[in-house]
Amino acid sequence: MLSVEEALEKVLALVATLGCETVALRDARGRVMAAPAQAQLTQPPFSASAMDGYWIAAADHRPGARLRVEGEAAAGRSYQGPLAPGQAVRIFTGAPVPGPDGVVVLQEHVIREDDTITLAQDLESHGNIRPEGQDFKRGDSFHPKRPLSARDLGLLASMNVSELSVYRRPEVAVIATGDELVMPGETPGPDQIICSNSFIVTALAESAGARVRLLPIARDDRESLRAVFDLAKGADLVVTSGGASVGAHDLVGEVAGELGLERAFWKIAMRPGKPLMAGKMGDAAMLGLPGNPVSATVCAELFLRPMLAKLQGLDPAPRIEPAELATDVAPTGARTHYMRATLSPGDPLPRVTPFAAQDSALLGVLATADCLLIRPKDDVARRAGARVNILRLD
Ligand SMILES: Nc1nc2c(c(=O)[nH]1)N[C@H]1C(S)=C(S)[C@@H](COP(=O)(O)OP(=O)(O)OC[C@H]3O[C@@H](n4cnc5c(N)ncnc54)[C@H](O)[C@@H]3O)O[C@H]1N2
Ligand code: MOO
Repeated sequence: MLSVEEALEKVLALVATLGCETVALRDARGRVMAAPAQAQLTQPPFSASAMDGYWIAAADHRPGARLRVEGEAAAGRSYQGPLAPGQAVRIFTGAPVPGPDGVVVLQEHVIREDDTITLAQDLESHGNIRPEGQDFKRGDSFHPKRPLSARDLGLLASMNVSELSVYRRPEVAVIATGDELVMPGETPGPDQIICSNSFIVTALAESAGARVRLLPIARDDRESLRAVFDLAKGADLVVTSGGASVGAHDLVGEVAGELGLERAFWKIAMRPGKPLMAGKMGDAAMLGLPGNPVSATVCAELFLRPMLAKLQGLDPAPRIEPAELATDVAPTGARTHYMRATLSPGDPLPRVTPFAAQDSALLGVLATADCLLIRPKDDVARRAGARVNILRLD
């Protein structure tokens, strides 16, 4: 059976980075920039006061000095007049300073009487001035290789960048399959359960930047599967869940094949997630997740997330981190085991404790887990304290 690493290589080969589009800054959160942005101005564009107080020439900055207040500078309104030695300007935070070689003395550090100020005996060494260009200069370039954060948008706004070239958002069609499934809010029949996988996959894909087409549940028959696959047309990626195994009602692979699926693989050496299927259906990539909710989730974390990253021009490598085992663990079998686990603080590494219950239907355990503990296939028993790898869950 294919290893997880080989399978990841194959699913990534099914997708190519999407084209670009221009979006307004207001709509750019979470998008990935396709080209660097250049600062349209220098920031601050002028040397500005960092405090409310009095601007004075550096030569007048002496304990007990007495100066005459000539005028005022506020944010958006600079002081225009000439200034002679011994003269001060009332200044507020953000205002352009009236000249070079000056300092701003905090208003708390002067005594003011009419138009005269007297400086305190203990003077700060700090000039309280933000020099022109301290933050960035016109023409400086900014190109974070990550989904844009609130802070990135703040920087781009202050660079006066109002539109950005970003990668197109991947369009993902999500299909749950199974006669036993009904949607949340419906009343299940005696043999039915509620569909959870579509909500896991949709949320995960949207959080990874995709636009999701949540399609109706396909029943375990050819006509229904064909009809729902038809609704997926035009998507960049079609993600099914269920019907991937070897049972008489597991028809996803068969029907997808009839509809032109060129299968890249089916079944991998992974626990949970063995029956994972992937391939190409026309221009779209297809990822057939197993039906067990934990299997679907683990496969989505390990394969769907990297595919969405590559589609948006991001590094697709899963963020695997080291940790230390908090308990002894048993040997593994022929599949890499992604155990649901919790993390606790540790020094230098966080400590990881797998749950005793690892059945791939347990959504309660999955929701409480912080991470997946990655146990290599055919691994020996490990003692508490051993160094292991983990993949954090959101
Ligand atoms: N004889 C064998 N049986 C099974 C094997 C095998 O190798 N030989 N593999 C097992 C493994 S491992 C997995 S994983 C499952 C996966 O099977 P399918 O992908 O065909 O999934 P289903 O049979 O359709 O469903 C499995 C399970 O999950 C529930 N399910 C399905 N869809 C949803 C959904 N959208 N939301 C919530 N729950 C869902 C479904 O009701 C079943 O209980 O096969 C094993 N069998
Ligand atoms: O591989 Mo299945 O995904 O064990 O539950």
